[in-house]
Amino acid sequence: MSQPLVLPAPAKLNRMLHITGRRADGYHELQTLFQFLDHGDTLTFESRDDSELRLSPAFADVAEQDNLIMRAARLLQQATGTRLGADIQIEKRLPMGGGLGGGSSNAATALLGLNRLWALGLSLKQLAELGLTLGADVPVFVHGHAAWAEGVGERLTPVTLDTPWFVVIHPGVNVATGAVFTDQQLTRDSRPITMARALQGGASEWRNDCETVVRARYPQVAEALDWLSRHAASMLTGTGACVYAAFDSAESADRVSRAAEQYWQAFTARGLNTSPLHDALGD
Ligand SMILES: C[C@](O)(CO)[C@H](O)COP(=O)(O)OP(=O)(O)OC[C@H]1O[C@@H](n2ccc(N)nc2=O)[C@H](O)[C@@H]1O
Ligand SMILES: Nc1ncnc2c1ncn2[C@@H]1O[C@H](COP(=O)(O)OP(=O)(O)OP(=O)(O)O)[C@@H](O)[C@H]1O
Repeated sequence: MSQPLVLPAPAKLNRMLHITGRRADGYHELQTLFQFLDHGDTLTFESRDDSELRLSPAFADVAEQDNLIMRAARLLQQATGTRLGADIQIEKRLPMGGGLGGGSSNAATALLGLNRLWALGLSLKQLAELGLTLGADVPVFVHGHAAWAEGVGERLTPVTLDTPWFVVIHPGVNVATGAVFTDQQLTRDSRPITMARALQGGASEWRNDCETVVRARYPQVAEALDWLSRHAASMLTGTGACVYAAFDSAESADRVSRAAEQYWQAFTARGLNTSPLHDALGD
C-alpha cells in the first residue's frame, strides 16, 4: 500500500475586485488580486487499483457527482485514460458560498494531488486548463502564486502582496454567486486599470464592485462589514458572504476576531503569496 497523500486546500481572498465588462456568454470580465490564506480544508488521497472514486464524508448539500473534488478526479481520469482510482477524504473547514474559493481550491488540490499520486506528469498549465472548465477560480489555486487576474480570472500574473493578518467573518448567509452576477444593479463598467496602478492604488482601487449589490441583497453582510469597519478597512471577498480586514499583528487580529465571535463565525489567518499546497508538494 502506498502512503496516503495529505494536502491542504487553502482559502483565497480577493484583495480588490473590479468588474470591467460582460462577455457574450454572460460571464464577467474581472480585474482582481488573489491572495491565499494559511487556513483551509485538508484532503487525503489513497490510490486504488480499480478505477473507482470514493469521497468521504458525504456533503449534506452537494450530490457526490456534483462535488468539485469528484468532478476534478473524473476529468483527470478522462483526460489521461488512467485506470487508477482513489479514496479521498476531506476535512472541510471553509464555508461553502463564502467567497473564499473553497470549492475551487478543493478541485485544484484534487487535480494536483491525483496528478502526483497517479504519476500522470501533467504540467501546471495543463492542469489549470482542465481546472478552468470547473470554475473561474481554479487556475489560481493550480498555479499557487498570489496573482493579478484578468479575463474571468484565468489570465494570471504572479504578484507579491503585503502579508498581513486577516480577520475573516462569515456573516451566516450563503451568497449565490450567479445571482449577484445577474443582478440588474451590478455595475459592470469599471475602467480597466493597469496592474501597476492596482498594486500602488491603495484604498480607491482596492474596492470590490460586488459590494453594493451584496449589501442590498444580504443585510447580514452589510452588518458585518459595518461592524468590522469600526476596527479597520473592511472588504468583501469574491461575491461574499465573507468579509475581512487586515491587521499588522496577530495579536490585534486575534482581539478583533474574538470580539466578532460574539456575533458570527470568525477566524484569523495570515496572507500568503505562495499556496501551502505547492509547499506541501515541494513544487
Ligand atoms: C467572483 C469570484 O469569486 C472572484 O474570485 C469568482 O470569479 C467566482 O468564481 P466561482 O465561484 O468559481 O464561479 P463559477 O462557478 O465559475 O461561476 C458561478 C456563476 O457566477 C457567474 N460568473 C462567475 C465568474 C465570472 N467571472 N463571471 C460570472 O458571471 C456565472 O453566472 C456563473 O454561472
Ligand atoms: N468540494 C466542494 N466544496 C465546496 N463547494 C462545493 C464543492 N463541490 C461543489 N461545491 C458547490 O460549489 C458552490 C461554491 O462553493 P465555494 O466554496 O467554492 O464557494 P465560494 O467560496 O463562494 O467560491 P468563490 O469565491 O469561488 O465564489 C457551493 O455552494 C457548492 O454547491
